[in-house]
Amino acid sequence: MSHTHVAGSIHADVSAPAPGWLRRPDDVNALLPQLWARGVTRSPSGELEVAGIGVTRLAAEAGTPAYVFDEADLRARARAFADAFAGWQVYYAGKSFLCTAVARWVAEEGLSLDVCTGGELAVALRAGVDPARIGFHGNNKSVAELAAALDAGVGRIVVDSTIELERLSALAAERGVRAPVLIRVTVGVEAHTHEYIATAHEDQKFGFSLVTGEAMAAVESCLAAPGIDLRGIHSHIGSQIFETSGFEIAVRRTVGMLADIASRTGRELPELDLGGGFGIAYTTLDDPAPPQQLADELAALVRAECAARGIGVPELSIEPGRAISGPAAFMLYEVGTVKPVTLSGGGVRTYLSVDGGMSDNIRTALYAAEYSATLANRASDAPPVLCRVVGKHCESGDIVVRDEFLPGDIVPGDLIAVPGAGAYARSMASNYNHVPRPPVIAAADGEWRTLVRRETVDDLLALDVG
Ligand SMILES: Cc1ncc(COP(=O)(O)O)c(C=O)c1O
Ligand SMILES: N[C@@H](CCCC[NH3+])C(=O)O
Repeated sequence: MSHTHVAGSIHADVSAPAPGWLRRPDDVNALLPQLWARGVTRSPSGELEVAGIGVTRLAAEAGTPAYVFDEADLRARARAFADAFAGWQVYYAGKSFLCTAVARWVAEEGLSLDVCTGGELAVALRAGVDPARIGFHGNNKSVAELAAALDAGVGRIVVDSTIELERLSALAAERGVRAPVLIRVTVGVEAHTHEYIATAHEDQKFGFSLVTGEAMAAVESCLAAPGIDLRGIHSHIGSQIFETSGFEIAVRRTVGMLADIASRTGRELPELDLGGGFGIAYTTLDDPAPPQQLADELAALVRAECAARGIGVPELSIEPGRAISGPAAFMLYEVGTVKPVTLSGGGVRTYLSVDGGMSDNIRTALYAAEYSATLANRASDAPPVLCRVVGKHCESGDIVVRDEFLPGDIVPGDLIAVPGAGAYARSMASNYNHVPRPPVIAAADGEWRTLVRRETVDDLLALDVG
């Protein structure tokens, strides 16, 4: 498709056709509740606020771009999972976003913590999280990482390969301990999500296949290994999932496996983890289930399956990440340029370039993820036009929000907020094009503070020692 640039103002009536799912909003200033942290509102003057603080002040004091968390919202989401899944262990998946403060918040709200590298483990320990409440994941944990996990006394290690089992058993035996282990199994589910974030189908790197018998062989290796205390099995079918059908199959197959283990060995393994993956709203299309509904459905599935297979209900756990951290933060950007681009197929798409992009949120480029955006520093009564919010990187795929209707009077210096930026944005951020990573700030009760400071060019230069 060839594009030509036209100078001048934006005309609402010449927008390119929007994708079928995107509706032109009746009120372009309205905030859809499921997209935003609960402390985010528009002030009477039309400015976006979080926990009572206007974004203009945040931009002036913290700079842009910035990840802006609503502390009370993140805590409430963590607490809602803890309450709904009472009697289960709820491990917050730190890969979605982890820093010392957030590790503390989720622990204070009653959650355990899932880490998947030595780096995440270090943050958890620095935050003072009880090691017994830490679970350690990863498909290629190094010997040093396994040793660090054992030395810290983590509550469980989720093992992903035979080589890891051998390493872990040897390390534990050297220390005179037995490592508490879950076996990660893949249940053969094609989860309805992007290929790169589905994790239970056959041809991918995670886990032991339950379908081919590799999982049962791993169980037998564990039972024979002197340094391994096999506690149970673990399944994670993928991420950003809305349908329960994938979980149904996962429950049926994992409980079936526990029953098979019991009949082969005479031992009922005490633990079953069903992973994370609960979807959140990024656009008006997404309609996530509340934690209580997830808890009721999963508990009923497990109970029914255990009864059918004649085993007791094991100790259950889950690992939600995105559903806790995702909606709790928005990304705050400043608009640098506004470029209406005339499409040869007809209409104009307005490109709003912001002061960040794929280095602070790779999800749009990596998974074709959809996001929403709003004009944040003011309300506007200009007619909405179809916009694409893009970054400042040297890539045409450097897109933050592929399609959104935004007011047609946006100018450089305006602020744009993108909700759903709490998960897998800062945690997957890079320094592409030597762009320093933005800070993570948190607002609570009319005050804000920095959780993770902004990187500086000096930080980047300091690494360059050649
Ligand atoms: C093993 C495991 N547990 C939990 C999660 C958390 O997933 P989500 O953030 O979608 O809840 C992931 C990431 O997909 C994962 O790989
Ligand atoms: N990083 C992914 C989720 C996969 C996480 C780990 N299994 C995302 O942004 O959606």
